[in-house]
Amino acid sequence: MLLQRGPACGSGRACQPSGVAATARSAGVRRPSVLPSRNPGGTLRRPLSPAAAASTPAAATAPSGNGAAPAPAAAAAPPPPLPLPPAGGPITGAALGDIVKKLKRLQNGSDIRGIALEGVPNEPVTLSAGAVYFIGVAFARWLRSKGQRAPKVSIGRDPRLSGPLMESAFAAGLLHGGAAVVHLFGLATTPAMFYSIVLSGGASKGPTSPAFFNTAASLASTAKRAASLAADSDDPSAQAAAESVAVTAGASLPAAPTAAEMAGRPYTGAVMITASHLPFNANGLKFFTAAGGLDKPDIAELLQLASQAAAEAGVMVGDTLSETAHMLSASLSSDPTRVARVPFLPAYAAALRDLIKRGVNSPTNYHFPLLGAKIVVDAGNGAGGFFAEQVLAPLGADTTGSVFLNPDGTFPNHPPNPEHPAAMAAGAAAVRSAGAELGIVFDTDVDRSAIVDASGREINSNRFIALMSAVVLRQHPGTTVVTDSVTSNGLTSFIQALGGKHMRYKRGYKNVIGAGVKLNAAGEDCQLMMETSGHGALKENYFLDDGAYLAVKAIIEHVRRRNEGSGGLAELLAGLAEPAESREWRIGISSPDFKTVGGQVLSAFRELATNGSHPDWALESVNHEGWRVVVDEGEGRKGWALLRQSLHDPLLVLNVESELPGGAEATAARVAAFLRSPAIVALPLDLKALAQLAPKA
Ligand SMILES: O=P(O)(O)OC[C@H]1O[C@H](O)[C@H](O)[C@@H](O)[C@@H]1O
Repeated sequence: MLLQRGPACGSGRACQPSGVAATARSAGVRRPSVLPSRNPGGTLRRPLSPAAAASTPAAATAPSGNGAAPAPAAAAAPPPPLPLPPAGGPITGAALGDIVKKLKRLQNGSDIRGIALEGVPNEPVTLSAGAVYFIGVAFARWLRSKGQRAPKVSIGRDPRLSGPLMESAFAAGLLHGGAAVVHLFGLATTPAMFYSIVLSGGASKGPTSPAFFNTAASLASTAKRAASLAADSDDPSAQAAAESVAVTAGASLPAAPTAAEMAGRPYTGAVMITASHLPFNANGLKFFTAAGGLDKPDIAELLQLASQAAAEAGVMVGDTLSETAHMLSASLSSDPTRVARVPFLPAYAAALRDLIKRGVNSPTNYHFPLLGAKIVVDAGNGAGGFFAEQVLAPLGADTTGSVFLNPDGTFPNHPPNPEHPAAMAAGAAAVRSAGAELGIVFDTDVDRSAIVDASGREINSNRFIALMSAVVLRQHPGTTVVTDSVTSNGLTSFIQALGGKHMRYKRGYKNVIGAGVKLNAAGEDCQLMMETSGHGALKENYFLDDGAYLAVKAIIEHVRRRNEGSGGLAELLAGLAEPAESREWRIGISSPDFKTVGGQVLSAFRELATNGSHPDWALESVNHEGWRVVVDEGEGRKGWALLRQSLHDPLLVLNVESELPGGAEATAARVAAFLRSPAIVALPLDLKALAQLAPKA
C-alpha cells in the first residue's frame, strides 16, 4: 500500500528498549522487590511528583499528599453549574455566525480535530484552548440535557504537547457547564476512557466487571505470588522472570486509585484528548457515555451548544490563552472538591491482565500465563507503553527489546500508526532483534493495533482481520465479520472457508461498527467488525474499537495454541490467499466544493464502467461511498478497483487489487486515462497525483 499520511518516519534515532523492567533486565540489574507503602485501606499509594502536582491547576488546588480530592457523596444534590466568566457581553449577528462556523469546522466525523499548537507554517491554530473550554461547557450541558443531574466525567489525554492545556481548558469548561465531578487521568488511552465508565460500574454487560477495580489487592497478590514463585522454582530463568514480575508488580507500577476515588458513583461521561496518528501539532477530542462513543449527530449538537456558550459569554473562540488560563484558575480555585487527579491506567491494566489470565486459563500457571513468552511492544511514543510495563511484564512476559514505550508528544521515531509502513517496519525490526515470538504495534491512543509474528511478518490490515476472524470463528462458528470496503478477495474466501460470512461495507470504522450493530439487532450474529486501518470491535467488548483488547485476544490465542502444542499465531493465517498487488492512490480535489466535484467524477466513473468500453469490468455498488469494478484478469483471476471519496479530506481515493504482478498499475493506468479524459480534466483535480497514478500513460 502506498499510504503516506502524516510526516515520514523518524529522526533516525536507534530503537531503544525502554520501561523500568526492560531497563533493569537489560542492564542485568536485580532489584529488590520493595513494595510501596500501603494506606490503612490496603491500597498502594504514591504521592504525585512535584512536577506532576504542578502540571495542572487542578492538581495544584487538590489536597496535598496524593493529589486527590474527596469523592462526592452519592446522594448529594447536584451542584449548580458555575457561572460562565463575565466577558464582553452576548455575541449576536455576524460575529456569532463566525463562531458557529469556526466551531463547526472542528468536526471530524464522530470526533473533534484541529490544529492545537502554533509554529508549523500555514497551519494556524484552529482548536484553541478557548474552543476546547466551550466544548467542555457544551459536553456538560449535553449530558445534563440527556437527563444526567450530576455528570461525573473523566478526562484522559495522549502525550501531545498541547494535551495538558487542553485538559485544563476542557475541565474548566465542564465545571462551568454543570459537571458535578471531573477526574483528570493524565496519560490514558481511548479505550481506557470508555473502560473508566465500565469499570466504575457504569456499563453492566461485558468481559469485565467492577470487581477488577480492586487493583491494589491484585497488585499485592501478584507481587506475593511472584516472590514465592521465585523462591520455589529450580529453573533459573523462571526464577529471573518471576523476580522481575515481583519487581514490576510491587515497585514499578504507578499508584492505584483509592477505593474512595473509584468506589463512588460511576463516571457518566468520558473524554479522550487525542488526534490519534495525526502530527504533533494537531489535537482533538473523543467522547463516551455508558452507551459508547458519541456519533456524528451528537458531535454536531455539541458544537452547536459550544457556539451558544461562547455567544453567551461574549468570548470569541480564538481568544487568547491567557484569558482561558484565567477563566480556568478562577473556576478551579472556586471549588477544588469537584476536581481531582486520579491515575486510572493501573486499574485498567489490572482489568486487561485479568482478561489474559482468564483467557489463557493455565492450569499450572494461572497468575503468570506469560512466563517464558517473549513479547515486544512498539508504542510509537504514544500512550500504549503501559501495555508492556503494566500488562505483559507483570504476567511474566519478557518484554525486553520493546521500543518507543516512553510517551513523547513530538513522536520522534515514527508515526504511531499501524497503517504506516514505518511503524510496521519498526515493530518488525524490534521483534527480529529481540528474537521475540510476538510483537504488538499500537497507534497513539491505542484504539488501533497490529501484530508482528515471530518471523517478523507484519500482520496488519487484511492479515490482522483474517487473524481475528479465525479467533472469533473458533469461538462463534458461522458468525459474520463486517469489514471496510478495501479488504482483499482473499480475506472473503478465508472467512468463508472457516464457515463464516463476510460483509464488506464502507470505509470508516464507525460505519463498519454501525453495520455490525445493526446485523446483531436484526438477529444475525456478528462478532467482529474490523477495518483495514486497525480499528477492530468485538461484540463481546461493548462493540468498542479497541486496539488493546485486540492485542489481548491475539496474545491469549497465541499462548493457548502454544500451550496446546499447535504452533503460534502465524499458523492461523496459513489459508489466507494474498493478492499479488494491493495499492492506493489519493487524488486531491482543489475546490472548496470538493464533495460536488468528487460526486461528478464518481458518476462519470460509473458511466464508464457500464458503457461497454471496458468489457472486462463489472460494476459493483459499494454503499454510496463510491464505485467498485471487478476486473476479470483471466484464467479465473479477479482483481478490483474502487474509486471513492475520502471520508474526511478533499480527495478521491483509488484502491486497486490484482492477482497479477503489474496488474494494479495496469488497472490504475486505465482509471488515469479516464481521469484525463476531456470531461474530467476540466475539473479541479490534482494533476500531480494523476502523474503519479500512471507515470507511463
Ligand atoms: O477516507 P479516507 O481518507 O481513506 O480515511 C478513512 C479513514 O479515516 C480515519 O483514519 C478513520 O479513523 C478510519 O476509520 C477511516 O477508514
